Amino acid sequence: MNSETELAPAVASILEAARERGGDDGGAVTVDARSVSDALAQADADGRVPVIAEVKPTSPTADGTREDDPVELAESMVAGGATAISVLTEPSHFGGSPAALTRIREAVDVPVLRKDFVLREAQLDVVEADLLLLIVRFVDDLEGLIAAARERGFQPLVEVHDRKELETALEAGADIIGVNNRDLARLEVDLETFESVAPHVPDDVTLIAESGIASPADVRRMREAGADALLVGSAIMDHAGGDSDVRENTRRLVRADDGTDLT
Ligand SMILES: O=C(O)c1ccccc1NCC(=O)[C@H](O)[C@H](O)COP(=O)(O)O
Repeated sequence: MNSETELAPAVASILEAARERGGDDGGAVTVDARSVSDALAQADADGRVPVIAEVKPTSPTADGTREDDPVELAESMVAGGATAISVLTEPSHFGGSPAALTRIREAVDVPVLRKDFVLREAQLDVVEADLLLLIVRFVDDLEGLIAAARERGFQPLVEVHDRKELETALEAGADIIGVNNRDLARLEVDLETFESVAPHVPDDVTLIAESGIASPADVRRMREAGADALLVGSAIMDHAGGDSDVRENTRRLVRADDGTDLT
């Protein structure tokens, strides 16, 4: 663990739960991954903003819980133009599950990201996914975990929050990097986080803006700052909206490059 100082209580609780969760004793998984770079190129060719839409039943900052079938949510997101799907598999704070990810991956043909708090190698073997999140702040041996993930076929998405963590990610060999606009100390989101880190990311790295992207104007702002793709959960799930239309919520962001602010 790089730092346990200044963590929001909810994040400390997430970490404690992650430490207690085991891996899978069925041996290492092998993934025949769907290429994220191919999916991004296809979105560009189609004129879609590359949105990674997140199936996120709830979260410590959500205004409620969505009980919808995760497969139906994911299919609606793809119908709305999502380039990839992110699935929270963390059970106790986000209402996710590895089983939901497996069902989603069988149902859609876009790359699927496993969004969880993976701390050690055995936890890689819980479920097959195309992309796998590793959070710099929470991982001790980042280089080792990136290598272990790649050996299994995963494309590791390495999450950073500032320039120091970016350096750590680059030194460890990350080639897909997410800059999280959510501060894990206060759980506040600030899009300036991405804007301050993005100029220091080499051009050959796939760069993803994560969290707090709520409107077409936010999408354009992150794209102008250099985002190759955007990871969006809350604005698409619209937890407070109950049965809000995730297809339309996705489409609104996917079309955001045309300058029409539909909010
Ligand atoms: O979303 C939370 O409340 C949260 C709280 C504590 C740690 C992590 C959290 N979120 C994880 C994520 O990275 C987001 O789900 C993802 O980036 C999408 O963010 P958003 O579009 O703001 O829902």
